[in-house]
Amino acid sequence: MAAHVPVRGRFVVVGGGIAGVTCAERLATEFPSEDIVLVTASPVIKAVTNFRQVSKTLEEFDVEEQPSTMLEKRYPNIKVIESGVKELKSQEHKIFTEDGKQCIYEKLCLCAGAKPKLIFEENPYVLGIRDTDSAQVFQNHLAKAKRIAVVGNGGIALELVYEIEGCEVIWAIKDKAIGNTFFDAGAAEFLIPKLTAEKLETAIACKRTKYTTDGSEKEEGSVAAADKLGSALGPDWHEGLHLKGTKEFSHKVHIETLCEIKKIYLQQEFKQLQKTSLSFPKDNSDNQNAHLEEELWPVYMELTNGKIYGCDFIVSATGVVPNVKPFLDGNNFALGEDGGLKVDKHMHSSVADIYAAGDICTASWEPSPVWQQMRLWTQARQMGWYAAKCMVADSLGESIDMDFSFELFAHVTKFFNYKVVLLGKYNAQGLDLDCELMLRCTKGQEYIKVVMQNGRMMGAVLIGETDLEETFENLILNQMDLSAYGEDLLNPNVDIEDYFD
Ligand SMILES: Cc1cc2nc3c(=O)[nH]c(=O)nc-3n(C[C@H](O)[C@H](O)[C@H](O)COP(=O)(O)OP(=O)(O)OC[C@H]3O[C@@H](n4cnc5c(N)ncnc54)[C@H](O)[C@@H]3O)c2cc1C
Ligand SMILES: NC(=O)C1=CN([C@@H]2O[C@H](COP(=O)(O)OP(=O)(O)OC[C@H]3O[C@@H](n4cnc5c(N)ncnc54)[C@H](O)[C@@H]3O)[C@@H](O)[C@H]2O)C=CC1
Repeated sequence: MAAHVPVRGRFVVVGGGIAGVTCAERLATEFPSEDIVLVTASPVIKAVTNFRQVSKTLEEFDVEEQPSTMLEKRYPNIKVIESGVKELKSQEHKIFTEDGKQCIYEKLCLCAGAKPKLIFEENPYVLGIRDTDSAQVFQNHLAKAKRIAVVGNGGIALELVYEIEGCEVIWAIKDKAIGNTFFDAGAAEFLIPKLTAEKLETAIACKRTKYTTDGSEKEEGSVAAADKLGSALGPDWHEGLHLKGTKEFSHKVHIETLCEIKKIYLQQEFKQLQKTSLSFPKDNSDNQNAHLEEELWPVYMELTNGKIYGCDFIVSATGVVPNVKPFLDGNNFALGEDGGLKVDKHMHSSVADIYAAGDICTASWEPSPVWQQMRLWTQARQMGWYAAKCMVADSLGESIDMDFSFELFAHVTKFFNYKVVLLGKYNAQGLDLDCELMLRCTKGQEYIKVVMQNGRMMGAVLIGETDLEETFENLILNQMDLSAYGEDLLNPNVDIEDYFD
């Protein structure tokens, strides 16, 4: 009988990822005498540890997977219910879990994250990577593989192609250059040598060029995805994994640009249709080096450029879809184009008393001119934190200002073993074509790009140990007119910090 007695919580949070846990922790601190209920589908929660505020908006932290009991120990007023939510009745302020529990809330924050948007759903040879389990499955398959295909050109693909050893990788991308969600073609060129076997890099003199952006396309795939419910992995997720195939070489990556997967054949079908496939090209720059291949593979991908390659399996690193499904039925949520729950500047969804944060939500307020949403763990933490603040303020009838972290997009990460800092409209996203890019590049060492508009700095990409992040962060935030400095802005012989600090 006890199982049918509804649990009551003034504040209920759904999701044990970074957004949900941060939100619950903040609520628990604000209301030490209230029970905060955290309902999560996974047996472990994600805790943010070693938080460091690197500059005004840049932050770094580690992410630890912990049993939910540790969270309850740290915050005795957090009560974790380990079960997936299967239904929400917003009129009744009630959620229902897979294991038959009910929970009544005053204010609810949905932080159920997202899942991989796989290109071909339900094909056993197409894998997505999201949580610890899927990463483990991937590692097990890789350990037996001689060749894999990676599809997609964002964060996961970039990390994978660099980390995988002892296995041929055919990397199929829709774009002209690698890493389209983070870089332009110039940065891609800077990074490419890291993918080749020889890692000899000679520093060359600094070059600076000026050119105008041609604007970048952003296409969206259409397919929905699998039914995984674990939390997303955090940075350095691959460090504990042994990402090695069966062979003894390090990197062997062949990139097929400007193409998508048209069709996938399993071995039997491939043979029946008497199709032919290509061998692994010897030289990336010369596609003519691929020859017809005799060897049979478990799966084949036919690309839109007509080429067919066989491989052991395909990784679909093609973005994510927000986990909104269990919450939609009977509730009038406004959804963003990317399928997320639309939230206003107080992280409030379109349904009364329901907030959302992290990968599940679509930021629908008028953003600062130098901020955009990206589904990143930094934003999941900031949103979870801010959503809790908003829930508290609403509950107490107080007003609240937008959190400072949404003033400027700031992300620090690592690609191909380089430190990468992205600030503001780092790829000139949404800016008019009159914006101007300034570039400084020392091969193998650093790549600096700033995006300027009307003499103001709007964004920057900093690859390598440039030490410029704080100065540029300030310049973007204060929107100072920098026209007078012209190209000195990136002159390596001019200490620009002296100008501005
Ligand atoms: C491989 C990989 C590498 C990444 N690397 C980086 C990186 O280097 N830097 C970076 O900034 N970002 C990175 N990200 C992105 C980042 O991990 C996510 O943006 C972030 O973790 C999202 O947090 P979240 O709390 O919104 O969602 P999630 O972490 O997805 O958590 C969602 C939670 O909700 C629970 N849940 C789901 N459905 C239900 C339900 N119906 N009922 C109850 N609970 C439910 C899940 O069990 C989970 O606990 C990476 C992502 C991946 C997949
Ligand atoms: N270091 C970091 O900051 C990292 C961040 N992440 C985050 O984790 C999440 C998941 O990562 P990704 O899956 O890499 O997503 P992503 O959004 O970064 O990239 C998706 C890529 O897939 C491409 N794509 C979409 N549909 C396609 C299709 N049908 N065919 C071919 N290509 C297609 C897109 O053009 C894009 O290049 C993202 O939110 C990402 O930002 C992941 C890894 C590292």
